[in-house]
Amino acid sequence: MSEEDLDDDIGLKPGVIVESSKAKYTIIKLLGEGGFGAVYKVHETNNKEKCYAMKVERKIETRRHSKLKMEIMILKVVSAERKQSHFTTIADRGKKEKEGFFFLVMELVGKSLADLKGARPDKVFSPPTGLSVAQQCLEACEDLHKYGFIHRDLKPANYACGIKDKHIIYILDFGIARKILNEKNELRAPRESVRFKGTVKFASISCHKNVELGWKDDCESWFYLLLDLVVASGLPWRRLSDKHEVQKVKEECRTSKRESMIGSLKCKEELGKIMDYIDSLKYPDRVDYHYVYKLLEEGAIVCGGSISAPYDWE
Ligand SMILES: Nc1ncnc2c1ncn2[C@@H]1O[C@H](COP(=O)(O)OP(=O)(O)OP(=O)(O)O)[C@@H](O)[C@H]1O
Repeated sequence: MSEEDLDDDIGLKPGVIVESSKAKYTIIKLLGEGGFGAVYKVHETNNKEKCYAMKVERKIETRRHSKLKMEIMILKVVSAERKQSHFTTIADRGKKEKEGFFFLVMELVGKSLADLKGARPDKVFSPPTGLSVAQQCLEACEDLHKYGFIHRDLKPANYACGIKDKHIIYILDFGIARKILNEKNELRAPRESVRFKGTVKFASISCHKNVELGWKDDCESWFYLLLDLVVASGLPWRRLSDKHEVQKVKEECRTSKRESMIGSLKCKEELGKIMDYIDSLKYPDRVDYHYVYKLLEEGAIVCGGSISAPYDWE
């Protein structure tokens, strides 16, 4: 690989070969670009059948936290807790000192939930698909939480279905995750004030208020994700971008605007219980995920389906 194969944004061109200590990978195409790097589809140079996703991050000496390092740390510790893991496996990793970037080679997954939803005629999933997909999204979150991490950026774009088995949902992008347990497995003391992190549309109210986030805040973002997947009119604050205005509407949705958020759904009672439960939690509280899974299952039945039915895209 020469310097010419890179532009300012680590734009690795198709055909470029990136070499680690154990294998060579050929860039096929760009899958997406983020703030600090990009994700490419690659194949093993010697075997076109072996395709992966390669996440690349530019090395910047002044940056305190490498997003890729956090990603690698999490994917290494979060082993398969279930029959089928919701985490991609790491195939390889390396750094290119001269070109100034780090890379992670991982299992390739399919379309993101945001793309799958966008491809539907009415831009939402049927409630049984939405509730079942959301259950898998929360399972992924539960597994991450077990290891003392919180994700802090849960949204449909950060989950994707599998390639071989399109019924499996994977969680992606741990770039701004945080470990909230210390070495002794005790909860870290909350900081006085915290800078806003994540995505305005899916941020928890505590995040808007610059308060320390805990497990329950991932659950609140997950709840907005669930509504985004199934409510045809979308989240009530979908057209707002100002953080303060979004916070105000999120707060009103707990009182006067509750109907506008979940009222259109047949399973509004079950979802209302989930929201009230999440809202009752405080920073140090652990989450009773099984209480939520049970309500999701009941909600799917109320909507005339089943949590175990095939998905809209299957
Ligand atoms: N393992 C994977 N397989 C296939 N596509 C992937 C994989 N990981 C990430 N992607 C895709 O690459 C794109 C960017 O991924 P990701 O969100 O992880 O990167 P990012 O640089 O942190 O982005 P952002 O800063 O916007 O959150 C997304 O479209 C995502 O769906």
